[in-house]
Amino acid sequence: MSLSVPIGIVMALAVNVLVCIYFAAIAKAQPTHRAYAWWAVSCGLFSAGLVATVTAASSGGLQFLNATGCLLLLLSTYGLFCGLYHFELTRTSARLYQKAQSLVYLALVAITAASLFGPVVNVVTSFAMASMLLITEGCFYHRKSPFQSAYAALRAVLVVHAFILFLQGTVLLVKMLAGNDIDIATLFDLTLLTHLLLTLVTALVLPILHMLRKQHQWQKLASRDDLTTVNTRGAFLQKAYASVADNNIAQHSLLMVDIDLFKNINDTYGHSCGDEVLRQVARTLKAGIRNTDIIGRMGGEEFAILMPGLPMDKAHIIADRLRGAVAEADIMFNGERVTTTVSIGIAESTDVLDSWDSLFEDADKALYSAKRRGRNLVFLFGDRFSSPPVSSL
Ligand SMILES: Nc1nc2c(ncn2[C@@H]2O[C@H](COP(=O)(O)OP(=O)(O)OP(=O)(O)O)[C@@H](O)[C@H]2O)c(=O)[nH]1
Repeated sequence: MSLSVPIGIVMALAVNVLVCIYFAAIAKAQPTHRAYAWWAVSCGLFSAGLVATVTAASSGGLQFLNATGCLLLLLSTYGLFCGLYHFELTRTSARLYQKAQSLVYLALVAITAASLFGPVVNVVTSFAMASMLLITEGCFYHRKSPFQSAYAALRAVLVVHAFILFLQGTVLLVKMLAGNDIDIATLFDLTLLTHLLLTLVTALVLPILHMLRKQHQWQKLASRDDLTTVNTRGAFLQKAYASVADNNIAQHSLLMVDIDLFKNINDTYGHSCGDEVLRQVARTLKAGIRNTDIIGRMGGEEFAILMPGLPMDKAHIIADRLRGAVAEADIMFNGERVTTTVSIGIAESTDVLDSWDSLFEDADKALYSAKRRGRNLVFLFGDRFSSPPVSSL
């Protein structure tokens, strides 16, 4: 079923004016976020461009008005791009910014020149708008993002609208070259409809995406220890609880890692050196474990590492490797080489019903034994003596 052109136009105009006001209100409330101002401008330009081109067409080809409308429509897609560029601000969008700028200059010249030759201006405008939308779509290319589906929806709408615009340009070109009387009312309806969809999706999805992204960034900041960049105690416990409660993971090993005589490092070399030692030890620990292991700074100079699916004898081998790596690491501070060691206690949980507290306490007891027996040692919970790991992985 085809919409009649006037209804489509009235709907497109009404929606764009409303969305323009909506984005302008958000832009006023969030002046630092320039994307909303650009989108408000884009909707405003589209409305003005639509009025101009439709008025020119219905009054029998006012060329100047039609060309002005075409320029406004093109600028509205550039406004959409600029908004999304400010919204994303990635390396990819920065690269695309140059392309979008070149395209807009080129298209402005081409549309102005084409306006001297009658209907060809509409062909040039359709192609230029479609190209701008395809450049815009590139801004949303993310290989890894927690909001993958929202980005995919936006990209799909942009591509569909670009495709319809290309089709419209091609049909207009054929109509012009062949000189025949193809009825493009349905295609025009389709263009308006896909633009309407784009406007609505932009208005609905982008502010929500913006809010979710902010929330995600705050959560990330709150869950990461400033100094060492590993999980904070709270984030570690949250992830560890979830892993221990997972019925699919048969066992867990928990390593409690504590830097030996750390107070001496602070006292001898100063607090900044102590901080550097903490950073370096965290880096060494992180480098020596798998991605599926969970590491956190529990406070001061103590770290915890949860190894899902790993029995204690295997965890022992890794722990001993970590201990050796820390002891051998060169930590340079103000041109001086600082050395440090860690003591490690390990406990194992094989039953989902084992309480997390007892796993934690057991690993802590093993760590205490390692400290008491001379430091730079790995102790398993339940062992009275530290022993080297028995097998290799
Ligand atoms: N530089 C620095 N020092 C910290 C930080 N957090 C805690 N400390 C210091 O870490 C030291 C811990 O000292 P202790 O608890 O006595 O332990 P230790 O000297 O490592 O001795 P053992 O654990 O028995 O080997 C204290 O002096 C704290 O001030 C930090 O973020 N940066």
